[in-house]
Amino acid sequence: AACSSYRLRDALHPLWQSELSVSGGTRQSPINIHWRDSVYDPHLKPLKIHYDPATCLYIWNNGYSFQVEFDDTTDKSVIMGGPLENHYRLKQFHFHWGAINEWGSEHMVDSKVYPAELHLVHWNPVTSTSFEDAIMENNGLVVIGVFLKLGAHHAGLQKLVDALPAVKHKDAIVEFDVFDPSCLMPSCPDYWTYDGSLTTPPLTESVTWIIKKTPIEVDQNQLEEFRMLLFTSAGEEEKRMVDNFRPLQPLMNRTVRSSFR
Ligand SMILES: CNS(=O)(=O)c1c(F)c(F)c(SCCN)c(F)c1F
Ligand SMILES: [Zn+2]
Repeated sequence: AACSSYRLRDALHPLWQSELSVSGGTRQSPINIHWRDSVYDPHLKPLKIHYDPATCLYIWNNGYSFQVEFDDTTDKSVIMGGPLENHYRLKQFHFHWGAINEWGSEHMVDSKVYPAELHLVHWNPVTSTSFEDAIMENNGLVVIGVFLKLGAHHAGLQKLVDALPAVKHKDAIVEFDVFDPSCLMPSCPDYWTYDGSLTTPPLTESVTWIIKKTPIEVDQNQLEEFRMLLFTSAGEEEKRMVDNFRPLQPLMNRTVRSSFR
């Protein structure tokens, strides 16, 4: 109950005050995935991921999360297979997290909340000419969601965590080269997939979601480093960057498919 009331309180967060629900939205994200309502689809292929670490460009604080941007001018870092009809280019990844370990993820599984959620954002270069266009296209984007749970130290994540003090304030940016985000993927291939939206403005209904079933483990210090970031710019009164997740949205007329029995 605390969690749901918290999520309601969270919905009044300035970022979404006016965005509580997109008028007429029929496929909004995030959602609570009811495991036993998901439908196994034997036609779903294994997800194929080919990221080139050399396409990693920089990390920046966009005032809402920290984001790692990639060179998306070629097909060097792409995903394909899974529910996808063609390949999609990696554009950026970012995270959503809570002030404490009891909440932070955007999606839930049978109402279980994780302390954080990783989003790897990809766009369709076959149907769109740019990422900005793809955001407005039906199924222009694919976002892979990976849950983070409290546990062992994540060595791959630490390189990212060590760079966070350099992007403490909104609009800070730091070069970040040679990082392979596939080190943030769980080894288990199982996922759910459903049609949804961005969870930040413009909240467009252009996302094919692929939510990995198995979380990755990170340790307390690594989560605390996320919570040391600021929503605010240098010189402004400091507001810690925490609870940057959107409240749950209604499933409406959607089915969540699973790649596993
Ligand atoms: C999937 N997570 S998200 O929060 O909805 C999200 C962002 F946070 C983003 F920053 C971008 S980049 C373009 C818009 N600002 C995005 F495409 C996106 F989908
Ligand atoms: Zn996100």
